[in-house]
Amino acid sequence: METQLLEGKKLAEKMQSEMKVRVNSLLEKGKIPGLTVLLVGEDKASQVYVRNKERQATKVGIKSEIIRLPETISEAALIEQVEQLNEDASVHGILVQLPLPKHINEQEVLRKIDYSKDVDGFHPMNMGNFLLGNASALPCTPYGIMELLKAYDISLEGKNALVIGRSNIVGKPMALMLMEKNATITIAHSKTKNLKELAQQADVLVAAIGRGHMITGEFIKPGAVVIDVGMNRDEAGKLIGDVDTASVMGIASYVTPVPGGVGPMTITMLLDQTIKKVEAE
Ligand SMILES: NC(=O)C1=CN([C@@H]2O[C@H](COP(=O)(O)OP(=O)(O)OC[C@H]3O[C@@H](n4cnc5c(N)ncnc54)[C@H](OP(=O)(O)O)[C@@H]3O)[C@@H](O)[C@H]2O)C=CC1
Ligand SMILES: Nc1nc(=O)c2c([nH]1)NC[C@@H]1CN(c3ccc(C(=O)N[C@@H](CCC(=O)O)C(=O)O)cc3)C=[N+]21
Ligand SMILES: [Mg+2]
Repeated sequence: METQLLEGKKLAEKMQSEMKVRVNSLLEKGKIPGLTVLLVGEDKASQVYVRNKERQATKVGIKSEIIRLPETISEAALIEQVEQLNEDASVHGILVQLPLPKHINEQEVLRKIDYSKDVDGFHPMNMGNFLLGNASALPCTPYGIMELLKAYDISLEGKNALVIGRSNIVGKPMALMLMEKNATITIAHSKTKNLKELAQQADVLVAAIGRGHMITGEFIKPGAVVIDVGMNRDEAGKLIGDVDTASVMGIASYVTPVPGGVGPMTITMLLDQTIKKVEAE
Protein backbone atom coordinates (compact mmCIF):
# COMPACT_ATOMS: atom_id res chain seq x y z
CA MET A 1 0.00 0.00 0.00
CA GLU A 2 1.17 3.49 -0.76
CA THR A 3 1.25 5.66 2.34
CA GLN A 4 0.28 9.29 1.93
CA LEU A 5 1.55 12.07 4.14
CA LEU A 6 -1.03 14.26 5.86
CA GLU A 7 0.66 17.56 5.23
CA GLY A 8 -0.33 19.73 8.15
CA LYS A 9 2.18 22.36 7.23
CA LYS A 10 0.59 22.91 3.81
CA LEU A 11 -2.93 23.06 5.20
CA ALA A 12 -1.74 25.41 7.94
CA GLU A 13 -0.25 27.76 5.34
CA LYS A 14 -3.49 27.78 3.38
CA MET A 15 -5.60 28.45 6.47
CA GLN A 16 -3.22 31.15 7.64
CA SER A 17 -3.41 33.02 4.35
CA GLU A 18 -7.20 33.16 4.81
CA MET A 19 -6.64 34.41 8.36
CA LYS A 20 -4.55 37.28 7.08
CA VAL A 21 -7.59 38.56 5.23
CA ARG A 22 -9.68 38.35 8.40
CA VAL A 23 -7.05 40.16 10.45
CA ASN A 24 -6.78 42.89 7.81
CA SER A 25 -10.47 43.61 8.00
CA LEU A 26 -10.19 43.84 11.79
CA LEU A 27 -7.26 46.23 11.42
CA GLU A 28 -9.42 48.44 9.20
CA LYS A 29 -11.76 48.76 12.17
CA GLY A 30 -8.82 49.62 14.39
CA LYS A 31 -8.77 46.26 16.13
CA ILE A 32 -5.49 44.39 16.59
CA PRO A 33 -5.79 40.81 17.85
CA GLY A 34 -3.45 40.29 20.82
CA LEU A 35 -2.16 36.97 22.13
CA THR A 36 0.02 36.70 25.23
CA VAL A 37 1.88 33.58 26.28
CA LEU A 38 3.14 32.91 29.78
CA LEU A 39 6.15 30.61 29.62
CA VAL A 40 7.51 29.32 32.91
CA GLY A 41 10.90 27.60 32.86
CA GLU A 42 12.48 25.74 29.97
CA ASP A 43 10.36 22.78 28.79
CA LYS A 44 11.75 21.52 25.44
CA ALA A 45 8.49 21.07 23.52
CA SER A 46 7.30 24.42 24.82
CA GLN A 47 10.37 26.18 23.43
CA VAL A 48 9.67 24.78 19.95
CA TYR A 49 6.04 25.75 20.25
CA VAL A 50 6.71 29.29 21.40
CA ARG A 51 9.26 29.96 18.69
CA ASN A 52 6.99 28.79 15.85
CA LYS A 53 3.93 30.40 17.34
CA GLU A 54 5.65 33.81 17.46
CA ARG A 55 6.69 33.59 13.84
CA GLN A 56 3.28 32.50 12.58
CA ALA A 57 1.25 34.90 14.72
CA THR A 58 3.28 37.81 13.42
CA LYS A 59 2.83 36.58 9.85
CA VAL A 60 -0.96 36.69 10.06
CA GLY A 61 -0.93 40.08 11.83
CA ILE A 62 -1.58 39.04 15.42
CA LYS A 63 0.28 41.00 18.08
CA SER A 64 2.01 38.27 19.99
CA GLU A 65 3.88 38.62 23.23
CA ILE A 66 5.78 36.14 25.40
CA ILE A 67 6.26 36.69 29.08
CA ARG A 68 9.13 34.47 30.23
CA LEU A 69 9.07 33.64 33.91
CA PRO A 70 11.64 31.81 36.04
CA GLU A 71 11.17 28.12 36.95
CA THR A 72 11.13 29.23 40.62
CA ILE A 73 8.15 31.59 40.36
CA SER A 74 5.48 31.01 43.01
CA GLU A 75 1.96 29.96 42.14
CA ALA A 76 0.63 33.23 43.61
CA ALA A 77 2.99 35.35 41.49
CA LEU A 78 2.01 33.44 38.34
CA ILE A 79 -1.68 33.92 39.11
CA GLU A 80 -1.00 37.63 39.55
CA GLN A 81 0.43 37.73 36.02
CA VAL A 82 -2.67 35.97 34.71
CA GLU A 83 -4.93 38.45 36.47
CA GLN A 84 -3.07 41.39 34.97
CA LEU A 85 -3.64 39.98 31.50
CA ASN A 86 -7.32 39.39 32.30
CA GLU A 87 -7.62 43.15 32.90
CA ASP A 88 -5.67 44.19 29.80
CA ALA A 89 -8.10 45.05 26.98
CA SER A 90 -5.37 44.75 24.31
CA VAL A 91 -4.98 41.05 25.17
CA HIS A 92 -7.65 38.86 23.57
CA GLY A 93 -6.00 35.50 24.11
CA ILE A 94 -4.02 34.19 27.09
CA LEU A 95 -2.05 30.98 26.92
CA VAL A 96 -0.25 29.46 29.88
CA GLN A 97 2.34 27.12 28.47
CA LEU A 98 2.17 23.61 29.95
CA PRO A 99 3.60 21.72 31.74
CA LEU A 100 4.16 24.01 34.71
CA PRO A 101 6.85 23.28 37.31
CA LYS A 102 5.94 20.64 39.91
CA HIS A 103 5.42 23.13 42.75
CA ILE A 104 2.62 24.87 40.82
CA ASN A 105 -0.89 23.46 40.65
CA GLU A 106 -1.78 23.65 36.97
CA GLN A 107 -5.54 23.51 37.49
CA GLU A 108 -5.44 26.38 39.97
CA VAL A 109 -3.67 28.59 37.45
CA LEU A 110 -5.83 27.64 34.46
CA ARG A 111 -9.05 28.36 36.32
CA LYS A 112 -7.83 31.92 37.02
CA ILE A 113 -7.72 32.80 33.30
CA ASP A 114 -10.74 34.82 32.23
CA TYR A 115 -12.43 32.00 30.33
CA SER A 116 -13.47 34.33 27.53
CA LYS A 117 -9.72 34.85 26.85
CA ASP A 118 -8.88 31.14 27.06
CA VAL A 119 -7.77 30.38 23.48
CA ASP A 120 -6.33 26.98 24.49
CA GLY A 121 -9.71 25.67 25.67
CA PHE A 122 -8.27 24.46 29.02
CA HIS A 123 -10.39 26.51 31.43
CA PRO A 124 -12.88 24.27 33.29
CA MET A 125 -15.78 26.30 31.84
CA ASN A 126 -14.59 25.66 28.28
CA MET A 127 -13.67 22.03 29.01
CA GLY A 128 -17.11 21.50 30.53
CA ASN A 129 -18.95 23.09 27.63
CA PHE A 130 -16.88 21.01 25.25
CA LEU A 131 -17.73 17.81 27.10
CA LEU A 132 -21.41 18.77 26.94
CA GLY A 133 -21.22 19.35 23.18
CA ASN A 134 -21.38 23.15 23.01
CA ALA A 135 -17.79 24.29 22.96
CA SER A 136 -16.70 27.90 22.58
CA ALA A 137 -12.93 27.23 22.59
CA LEU A 138 -11.40 23.85 21.81
CA PRO A 139 -8.05 22.30 22.75
CA CYS A 140 -5.91 23.27 19.75
CA THR A 141 -4.01 20.04 19.10
CA PRO A 142 -6.97 17.67 18.73
CA TYR A 143 -8.94 20.43 16.99
CA GLY A 144 -6.14 20.80 14.44
CA ILE A 145 -6.04 17.04 13.91
CA MET A 146 -9.79 16.99 13.21
CA GLU A 147 -9.34 19.78 10.65
CA LEU A 148 -6.53 17.84 9.00
CA LEU A 149 -8.65 14.67 8.76
CA LYS A 150 -11.50 16.72 7.31
CA ALA A 151 -9.28 18.35 4.70
CA TYR A 152 -8.21 14.90 3.47
CA ASP A 153 -11.82 13.62 3.47
CA ILE A 154 -11.01 10.88 5.96
CA SER A 155 -14.23 9.50 7.33
CA LEU A 156 -14.41 8.40 10.97
CA GLU A 157 -17.87 6.93 11.19
CA GLY A 158 -17.81 3.40 12.55
CA LYS A 159 -14.00 3.31 12.61
CA ASN A 160 -12.03 1.83 15.49
CA ALA A 161 -9.93 4.70 16.85
CA LEU A 162 -7.18 4.15 19.39
CA VAL A 163 -5.79 7.16 21.23
CA ILE A 164 -2.57 6.45 23.08
CA GLY A 165 -2.22 9.01 25.88
CA ARG A 166 -4.85 10.51 28.19
CA SER A 167 -3.57 14.00 28.97
CA ASN A 168 -6.02 16.86 29.37
CA ILE A 169 -4.37 18.77 26.55
CA VAL A 170 -4.24 16.02 23.89
CA GLY A 171 -5.41 12.46 24.55
CA LYS A 172 -8.63 13.04 26.48
CA PRO A 173 -10.09 15.75 24.22
CA MET A 174 -8.90 13.87 21.13
CA ALA A 175 -10.87 10.78 22.08
CA LEU A 176 -13.98 12.86 22.68
CA MET A 177 -13.73 14.59 19.28
CA LEU A 178 -13.32 11.26 17.50
CA MET A 179 -16.35 9.94 19.35
CA GLU A 180 -18.37 13.01 18.25
CA LYS A 181 -17.62 11.95 14.66
CA ASN A 182 -18.98 8.46 15.40
CA ALA A 183 -15.73 6.57 15.74
CA THR A 184 -15.58 3.81 18.37
CA ILE A 185 -12.85 4.91 20.72
CA THR A 186 -10.30 3.16 22.88
CA ILE A 187 -7.94 5.12 25.13
CA ALA A 188 -4.60 3.59 26.10
CA HIS A 189 -2.06 4.80 28.65
CA SER A 190 0.98 3.66 30.59
CA LYS A 191 -0.98 1.00 32.49
CA THR A 192 -2.51 -0.52 29.36
CA LYS A 193 -1.49 -4.19 29.07
CA ASN A 194 -2.06 -5.23 25.47
CA LEU A 195 -1.10 -2.08 23.59
CA LYS A 196 0.21 -3.77 20.47
CA GLU A 197 -2.91 -5.94 20.06
CA LEU A 198 -5.16 -2.90 20.50
CA ALA A 199 -3.10 -0.94 18.01
CA GLN A 200 -3.27 -3.71 15.43
CA GLN A 201 -7.07 -3.37 15.43
CA ALA A 202 -7.14 0.39 15.06
CA ASP A 203 -8.34 1.97 11.82
CA VAL A 204 -7.21 5.31 13.24
CA LEU A 205 -4.29 5.49 15.65
CA VAL A 206 -3.30 8.67 17.48
CA ALA A 207 0.01 8.57 19.32
CA ALA A 208 0.28 11.25 22.04
CA ILE A 209 2.77 9.60 24.34
CA GLY A 210 6.00 11.56 24.44
CA ARG A 211 8.31 8.61 23.65
CA GLY A 212 10.36 8.94 20.52
CA HIS A 213 9.68 6.34 17.79
CA MET A 214 7.80 4.00 20.16
CA ILE A 215 5.17 3.14 17.54
CA THR A 216 6.67 1.04 14.79
CA GLY A 217 5.19 -0.71 11.75
CA GLU A 218 4.30 -3.87 13.68
CA PHE A 219 1.72 -1.87 15.69
CA ILE A 220 -0.11 -0.76 12.56
CA LYS A 221 -3.16 -2.36 10.96
CA PRO A 222 -2.71 -2.33 7.18
CA GLY A 223 -4.49 0.72 5.79
CA ALA A 224 -4.71 2.54 9.13
CA VAL A 225 -4.58 6.32 9.48
CA VAL A 226 -1.70 7.23 11.82
CA ILE A 227 -1.54 10.56 13.63
CA ASP A 228 1.74 11.40 15.34
CA VAL A 229 1.44 14.06 18.03
CA GLY A 230 4.81 13.45 19.69
CA MET A 231 7.48 16.17 19.87
CA ASN A 232 10.61 14.49 21.20
CA ARG A 233 14.34 14.94 20.76
CA ASP A 234 16.58 12.05 19.76
CA GLU A 235 20.16 11.66 21.07
CA ALA A 236 21.39 13.98 18.35
CA GLY A 237 18.86 16.65 19.38
CA LYS A 238 16.71 16.13 16.29
CA LEU A 239 12.94 16.58 16.58
CA ILE A 240 11.21 13.19 16.28
CA GLY A 241 7.65 11.96 16.74
CA ASP A 242 6.20 9.08 18.76
CA VAL A 243 5.85 7.16 15.50
CA ASP A 244 8.75 5.64 13.62
CA THR A 245 7.48 7.09 10.35
CA ALA A 246 9.86 5.18 8.08
CA SER A 247 8.71 1.84 9.48
CA VAL A 248 4.99 2.54 8.95
CA MET A 249 5.50 3.56 5.33
CA GLY A 250 3.87 0.97 3.07
CA ILE A 251 1.56 -0.24 5.88
CA ALA A 252 -0.51 2.80 6.87
CA SER A 253 -2.78 4.57 4.38
CA TYR A 254 -1.90 7.97 5.84
CA VAL A 255 0.60 9.27 8.37
CA THR A 256 1.41 12.75 9.70
CA PRO A 257 5.10 13.67 9.39
CA VAL A 258 7.11 15.21 12.24
CA PRO A 259 7.89 18.01 11.69
CA GLY A 260 5.23 19.34 9.31
CA GLY A 261 2.15 17.44 10.52
CA VAL A 262 0.24 18.08 13.73
CA GLY A 263 2.47 20.87 15.11
CA PRO A 264 1.66 23.54 12.51
CA MET A 265 -2.05 22.71 12.78
CA THR A 266 -1.98 23.25 16.55
CA ILE A 267 -0.60 26.73 16.05
CA THR A 268 -3.11 27.49 13.30
CA MET A 269 -6.04 26.62 15.56
CA LEU A 270 -4.62 28.80 18.30
CA LEU A 271 -4.39 31.76 15.92
CA ASP A 272 -7.89 31.07 14.61
CA GLN A 273 -9.37 31.03 18.09
CA THR A 274 -7.56 34.26 18.96
CA ILE A 275 -8.92 36.05 15.88
CA LYS A 276 -12.42 34.73 16.63
CA LYS A 277 -12.34 36.43 20.04
CA VAL A 278 -11.82 39.79 18.36
CA GLU A 279 -14.37 39.10 15.61
CA ALA A 280 -16.94 38.37 18.32
CA GLU A 281 -16.34 41.69 20.14
N1 LIG B 1 2.23 18.51 18.11
C1 LIG B 1 1.64 19.21 19.02
O1 LIG B 1 0.93 20.15 18.72
C2 LIG B 1 1.76 18.82 20.45
C3 LIG B 1 2.66 17.86 20.80
N2 LIG B 1 2.76 17.42 22.07
C4 LIG B 1 3.66 16.30 22.31
O2 LIG B 1 2.84 15.13 22.39
C5 LIG B 1 3.37 14.22 23.35
C6 LIG B 1 2.34 13.97 24.43
O3 LIG B 1 2.04 15.19 25.08
P1 LIG B 1 1.11 15.26 26.40
O4 LIG B 1 -0.20 14.63 26.10
O5 LIG B 1 1.16 16.64 26.85
O6 LIG B 1 1.98 14.33 27.37
P2 LIG B 1 1.73 13.72 28.83
O7 LIG B 1 3.07 13.35 29.32
O8 LIG B 1 0.86 14.61 29.62
O9 LIG B 1 0.89 12.39 28.53
C7 LIG B 1 1.48 11.27 27.96
C8 LIG B 1 0.49 10.12 27.97
O10 LIG B 1 1.13 8.97 27.41
C9 LIG B 1 0.93 7.86 28.26
N3 LIG B 1 2.09 6.96 28.17
C10 LIG B 1 3.35 7.17 28.61
N4 LIG B 1 4.12 6.09 28.36
C11 LIG B 1 3.33 5.18 27.77
C12 LIG B 1 3.53 3.87 27.29
N5 LIG B 1 4.73 3.27 27.36
N6 LIG B 1 2.49 3.21 26.74
C13 LIG B 1 1.27 3.79 26.64
N7 LIG B 1 1.01 5.05 27.08
C14 LIG B 1 2.03 5.72 27.64
C15 LIG B 1 0.78 8.45 29.66
O11 LIG B 1 0.08 7.51 30.46
P3 LIG B 1 -0.31 7.84 32.02
O12 LIG B 1 -1.50 8.75 31.93
O13 LIG B 1 -0.66 6.51 32.58
O14 LIG B 1 0.88 8.48 32.63
C16 LIG B 1 0.02 9.72 29.36
O15 LIG B 1 -1.37 9.51 29.37
C17 LIG B 1 4.67 14.87 23.82
O16 LIG B 1 5.72 14.40 23.00
C18 LIG B 1 4.43 16.35 23.59
O17 LIG B 1 5.63 17.06 23.44
C19 LIG B 1 1.94 17.92 23.06
C20 LIG B 1 1.04 18.90 22.77
C21 LIG B 1 0.90 19.45 21.45
N1 LIG C 1 -0.89 25.51 26.97
C1 LIG C 1 -0.26 24.78 26.06
N2 LIG C 1 -0.85 24.54 24.86
C2 LIG C 1 -0.21 23.78 23.92
O1 LIG C 1 -0.76 23.56 22.81
C3 LIG C 1 1.11 23.25 24.19
C4 LIG C 1 1.66 23.55 25.45
N3 LIG C 1 0.96 24.28 26.35
N4 LIG C 1 2.89 23.10 25.77
C5 LIG C 1 3.73 22.43 24.81
C6 LIG C 1 2.94 21.64 23.79
C7 LIG C 1 3.74 21.33 22.56
N5 LIG C 1 3.09 22.03 21.48
C8 LIG C 1 3.61 22.16 20.19
C9 LIG C 1 2.89 22.75 19.17
C10 LIG C 1 3.45 22.94 17.91
C11 LIG C 1 4.75 22.57 17.66
C12 LIG C 1 5.33 22.83 16.31
O2 LIG C 1 5.22 23.90 15.76
N6 LIG C 1 6.00 21.85 15.70
C13 LIG C 1 6.66 22.02 14.43
C14 LIG C 1 8.18 22.02 14.66
C15 LIG C 1 8.94 22.61 13.54
C16 LIG C 1 10.41 22.77 13.93
O3 LIG C 1 10.72 23.71 14.64
O4 LIG C 1 11.22 21.91 13.53
C17 LIG C 1 6.26 20.85 13.52
O5 LIG C 1 5.88 19.80 14.06
O6 LIG C 1 6.37 21.00 12.31
C18 LIG C 1 5.48 21.95 18.64
C19 LIG C 1 4.91 21.74 19.89
C20 LIG C 1 1.99 22.70 21.98
N7 LIG C 1 1.84 22.50 23.28
MG1 LIG D 1 2.58 20.83 38.12
